[in-house]
Amino acid sequence: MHGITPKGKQEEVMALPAKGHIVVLGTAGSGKTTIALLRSHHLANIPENGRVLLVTFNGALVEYMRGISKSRSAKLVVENYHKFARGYLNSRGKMPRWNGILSPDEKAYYIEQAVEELKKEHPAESTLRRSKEFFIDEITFIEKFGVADLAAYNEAERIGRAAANIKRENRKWIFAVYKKYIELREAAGRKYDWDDLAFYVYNELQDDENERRYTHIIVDEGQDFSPMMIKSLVDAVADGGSFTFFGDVAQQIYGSRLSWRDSGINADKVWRFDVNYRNPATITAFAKDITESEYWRQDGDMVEATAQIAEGPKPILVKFSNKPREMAWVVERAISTGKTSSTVIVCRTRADIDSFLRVLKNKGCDATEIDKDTPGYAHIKTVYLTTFHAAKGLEFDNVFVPFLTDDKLPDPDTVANAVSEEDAYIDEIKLLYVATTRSKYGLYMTYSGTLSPLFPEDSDSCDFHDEEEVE
Ligand SMILES: Nc1ncnc2c1ncn2[C@@H]1O[C@H](COP(=O)(O)OP(=O)(O)OP(=O)(O)O)[C@@H](O)[C@H]1O
Repeated sequence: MHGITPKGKQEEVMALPAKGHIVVLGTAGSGKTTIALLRSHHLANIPENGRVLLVTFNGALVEYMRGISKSRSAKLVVENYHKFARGYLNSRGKMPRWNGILSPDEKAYYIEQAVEELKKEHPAESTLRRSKEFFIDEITFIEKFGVADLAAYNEAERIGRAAANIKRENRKWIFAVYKKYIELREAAGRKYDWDDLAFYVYNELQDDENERRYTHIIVDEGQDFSPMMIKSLVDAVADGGSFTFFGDVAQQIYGSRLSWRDSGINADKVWRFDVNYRNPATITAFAKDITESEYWRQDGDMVEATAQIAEGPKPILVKFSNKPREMAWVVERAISTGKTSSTVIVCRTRADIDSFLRVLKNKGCDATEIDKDTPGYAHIKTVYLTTFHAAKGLEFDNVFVPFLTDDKLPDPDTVANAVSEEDAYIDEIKLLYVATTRSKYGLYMTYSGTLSPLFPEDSDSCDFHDEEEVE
């Protein structure tokens, strides 16, 4: 973080009084994480200020933030939402010691059981014959939105939902499944799942008369927080304190598609960071082509870059005749750029990461897998491996995105588990956007087989090559 001087709107946000609610939307690489960190340190260093919480979505980004912060402050806590939620519920004696939170598979199991029980009671009801995915998706919506009762559910607008056009008169059945699910899991001694933890945090805060722990709460990557997560954080701020939200709707990759605007944030003005300090103009142009795909869902909150600082080559897409050749090229190139720069290979699945790890090892390269225990990595010259999801918020000099084929992107499991194919495509194309905008210099994409439908194949901002042209 040394040597960064906030500029333009960044400087204006740094200077805002720490009171009330502040919203900053920004394009990729516009300094959201940087300003979130600088402002957190600034607030924590003011002697009369109370504690500051900087909260983000995934553990990898928490470690990254800790890595790039050169200073420490006893008054600043950096953690992800789930750690905050578990810690808070624990402090209130509401977190069981063991197995408090259902895994997604366990949640699916109890929802299926709930549907089966209701079917026995109401065998003629057709709504109960809808798919398991449908119920999981809808119950997750109820949880993330914090829908308290059937009346509120009937009122709740469904945002960005293509397939779940549920008639109002049938919503009572879905709500009944939700209620039954809660009943079954409670009977099994289980209190929460990952999607409704925030709902319980929020409810607990309503009854909590103790002084709030944090005076200032700052959220980075806020686009992936559910409305209930934001609501609970807004409520967790001490009287007279501040809540600041940083986000980029173009990078919303956890499938919630719910807006921060439904989260109880009350800001007079929305700040828009539109200078991209990370990506060269060549990459920004390519990323823009991704957003013009038929699968991209436009959103008025998206901020487009109006200026870039960095320079770099045009991205390339290379077609190979088979996968071993593709992997050999990616590995050789990544090892080569990894000697002088930070280099990452971004994969859709962990299985693909493992395949690359093996090939890299055979070539004598001990690549580092990025997870929540890998701090400050992006500044080290070496080869990293990560998933699309864990790459969010990070940056590297060179980014390789292999396996851009129709059987890998969109991920078939994600498509199979989605309510509709369209929903899955809308989420998966954002992964491509996130991965490509991680690069400070080079972007190398490859495939063998049929190109992914999510790739903007008419893009003028990418050079297309066959394998013999790059060997
Ligand atoms: N004022 C500035 N001067 C110089 N460099 C800056 C400035 N602001 C940000 N940067 C640099 O730009 C890069 C991107 O910043 P940062 O990661 O904070 O962006 P972001 O908006 O959080 O991006 P994303 O949402 O894509 O993860 C970093 O390398 C950061 O150091």
